[in-house]
Amino acid sequence: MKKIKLKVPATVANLVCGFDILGMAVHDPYDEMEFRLLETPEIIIKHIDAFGLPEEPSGNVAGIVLLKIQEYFNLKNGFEVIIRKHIKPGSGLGSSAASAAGAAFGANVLLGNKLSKEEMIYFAMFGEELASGVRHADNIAPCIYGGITLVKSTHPIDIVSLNSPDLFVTAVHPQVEVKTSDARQILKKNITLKSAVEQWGNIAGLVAGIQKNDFPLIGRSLNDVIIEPIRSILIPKFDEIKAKSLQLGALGGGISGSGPSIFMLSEQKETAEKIAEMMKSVYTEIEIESFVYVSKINPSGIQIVEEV
Ligand SMILES: Nc1ncnc2c1ncn2[C@@H]1O[C@H](COP(=O)(O)OP(=O)(O)O)[C@@H](O)[C@H]1O
Ligand SMILES: N[C@@H](CCOP(=O)(O)O)C(=O)O
Repeated sequence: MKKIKLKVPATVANLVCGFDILGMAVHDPYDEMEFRLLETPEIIIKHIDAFGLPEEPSGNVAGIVLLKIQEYFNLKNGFEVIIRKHIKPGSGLGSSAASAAGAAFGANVLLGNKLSKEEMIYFAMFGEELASGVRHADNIAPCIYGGITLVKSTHPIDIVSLNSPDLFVTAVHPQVEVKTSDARQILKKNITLKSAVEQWGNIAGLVAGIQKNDFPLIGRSLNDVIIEPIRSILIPKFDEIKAKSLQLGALGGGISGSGPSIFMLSEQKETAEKIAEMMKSVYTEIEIESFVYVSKINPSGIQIVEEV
């Protein structure tokens, strides 16, 4: 096989309380990536989108992942990758992770499935390091495994696939810039034992709620006493959107990844759609353009849509 096309989903990292360890894939938005195995050792990256991302392989998260794979296997082949990006970079919806995970996944298929999922995570983390300075796996894991994942450890790589509850996800991306690297810089390096204990309760409650399909427990556990109070200051109308979403019937939610996107989980489609309308109108009122997505948890992650 010489050519494949992939559909690579957006991801919501952290799931509010699980900083750097929890993440979930959604159906919408998603990127499209087309891969071709080349007889020559070059890496060619082409973007068919309007984001102006670097096409130099060492400056593009997909390129860096392919360079690492090429080096590891001492390949005489190269890759051409055409990326049609719909997940806006810097959105907090795992735009960099989609390119990184998609690159590891696509190269693996073209090379005859030499890599395990853990090895794909290993290579994809180089892409996240390029984008944010840190090899975090909470976006790339759900992209590759699908559904909701727990990054038990990145060294050694130990990923746990969790249940995928039948829930709707509403996400809003206000057009304000929050770079993951900046949103990490502002975090406190030390936390109190009291807040750590509270956060452990939230994470354990969330994982238990996900595994048991206990929606009220999921709602009670979507609470972050460490990261959200600091990062939410960067997101206009964060408190208002959260409060209004809960009034409209959301189970809970918070910052998606490092922001500025905000996500909410709901049991009913109608609730998710009402929340979407509210989110849009809150930002329209203050003249901030926003993009709103109503989607579901995506249990499959990256999908091959064409193989030639
Ligand atoms: N293929 C790519 N897709 C997305 N971002 C990329 C890509 N290549 C390089 N980047 C860089 O990664 C950064 C975006 O990553 P990040 O801030 O983590 O956004 P997101 O939260 O959407 O993943 C930007 O600086 C962007 O220029
Ligand atoms: N755990 C990371 C997740 C970053 O997600 P992104 O979608 O904003 O890239 C963090 O919170 O920094």
